[in-house]
Amino acid sequence: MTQPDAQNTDTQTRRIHIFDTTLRDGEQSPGVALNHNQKIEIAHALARLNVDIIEAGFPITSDGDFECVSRIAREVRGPTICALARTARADIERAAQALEAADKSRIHVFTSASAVQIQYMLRKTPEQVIESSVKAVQLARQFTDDVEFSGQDVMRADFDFVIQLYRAAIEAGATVINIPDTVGYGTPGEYGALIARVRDEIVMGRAVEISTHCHDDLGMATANSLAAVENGAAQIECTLNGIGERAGNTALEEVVMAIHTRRDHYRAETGIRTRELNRVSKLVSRLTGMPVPPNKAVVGDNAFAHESGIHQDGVLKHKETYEIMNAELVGREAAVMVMGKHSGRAAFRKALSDLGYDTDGHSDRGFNDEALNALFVRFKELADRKGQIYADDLHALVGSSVEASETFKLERFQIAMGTDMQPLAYIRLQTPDGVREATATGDGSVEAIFHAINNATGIAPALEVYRVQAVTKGAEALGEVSVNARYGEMSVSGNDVASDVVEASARAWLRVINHIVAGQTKEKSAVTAETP
Ligand SMILES: CC(=O)SCCNC(=O)CCNC(=O)[C@H](O)C(C)(C)COP(=O)(O)OP(=O)(O)OC[C@H]1O[C@@H](n2cnc3c(N)ncnc32)[C@H](O)[C@@H]1OP(=O)(O)O
Ligand SMILES: CC(C)C(=O)C(=O)O
Repeated sequence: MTQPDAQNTDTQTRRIHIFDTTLRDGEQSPGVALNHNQKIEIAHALARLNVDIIEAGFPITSDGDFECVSRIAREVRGPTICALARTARADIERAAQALEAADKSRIHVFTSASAVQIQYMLRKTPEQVIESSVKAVQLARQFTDDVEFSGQDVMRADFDFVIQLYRAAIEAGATVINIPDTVGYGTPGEYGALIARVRDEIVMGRAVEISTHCHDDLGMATANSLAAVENGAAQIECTLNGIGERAGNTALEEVVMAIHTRRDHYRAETGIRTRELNRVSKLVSRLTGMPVPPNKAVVGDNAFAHESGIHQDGVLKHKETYEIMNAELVGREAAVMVMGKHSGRAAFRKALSDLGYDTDGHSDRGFNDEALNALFVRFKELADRKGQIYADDLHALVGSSVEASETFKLERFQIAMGTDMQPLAYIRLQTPDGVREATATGDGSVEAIFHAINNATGIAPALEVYRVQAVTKGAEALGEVSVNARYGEMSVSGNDVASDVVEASARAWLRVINHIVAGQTKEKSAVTAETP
């Protein structure tokens, strides 16, 4: 049998059951409606993830839901298959019918525990709620030995009534008692204390499992579920990516990795094959159309990414400086370095080296410290304007840095243009003999800047080919400009990249001019050398 990836071998640990309700409460996310094939695909993925229970649906809802639960019960092996039912006879009978083909089945009967729901929604008295719950659990037990009972909205209920209700459910035959904080109202302290009270006053060592079911309305679902574990809960109800009604349910990946990462604290384990987490998360996100926020714990794109120089330097030296769990353990790529304006030299050097560049200056075309520093300055300028820097950006940056000596260096430029004026360009260049400035007009902004450069350098090549293309993706993409020009007998080309095409054009044109100057210097020295 395949072992869970994050299994704990400590004999003192308790086994926490993972009850996945992605297909039932998760599908109650506004805007989400999964078809049968999608549900079956998710159910198989949940079985591979090794969840203990799959809540496959609420069969009374529709013939479609009934058929889907039946199919999952027929096809999916491994986890217990569970179906939801109100306390109504028809719901329970329909759930039982849908589960007929399952290897292991559970009926989950629910009622309401809070006064506000009992009075206004069910329009019953508390006594009637207890009575219908007892009958419902007894009926469900006629179909299966595994019956779960829930009283919605316990955290806004009278706790004495909660105890009374659950005691009656256990006496009627409930084997799992689920304590739902349906509207995400409880705090970890309060919820943990209620679970402890249920454990001490009514479970009292009986073979009845306490379960937690939390919603994230105040962002406390994971904390509340874990508080329940600390106080005796042995089952956590949760969904992949935390999807579900309103703000969602407890996120499966969060509780599983919290229990594993802090096993010193919880002294517990789950059976989840954690290496499947990322894959299943992506599947659920794709099929439900609910994107995972980049900063989402465990499965978000940024969960194992480092952007700031100090963190990157730390992680490169020793991963644990900024990582509390292994990315590989949840099926992710190890420590991703995101290159941007907060990155430092250590990460920049590593990124170039990962792309195959010699950053130790061993080869002819390698970067020594000085060259690397110069490139790093350009990288920072680019990152300031562009934000994130991708591999293609780095290639382009390196490509544009491989250059002959620069006689003219761009210091700054400005363009004034509008619908009713001819573009006017101003350029300021650095040269070994000092600064040169010039202005010029042109038919377009690029032509104006070329003319200004010509005026400043005193060299005016004839443009033959001008090409521009996006190197990377997005509105901030780098543009690569290539120019071919003729100067007397010389045919010269130049190219450059920048997130602004006018700047890339100016830099490419300056390369052309620097090549021309370098060529003239070579010719002159050749003439001088030949002169006796
Ligand atoms: C916290 C949760 O997530 S609970 C699960 C919520 N999920 C869903 O509701 C999704 C599926 N639901 C549905 O398809 C429909 O609501 C159905 C098929 C269940 C019921 O549809 P309808 O018969 O049209 O009733 P409707 O949805 O308008 O109202 C719900 C009824 O269930 C009753 N009810 C609610 N909870 C329970 C309960 N636990 N036990 C018994 N009856 C209940 C309500 O009092 C109301 O009864 P009423 O019509 O006599 O006033
Ligand atoms: C059916 C119950 C457990 C539920 O979904 C809730 O209370 O949120």
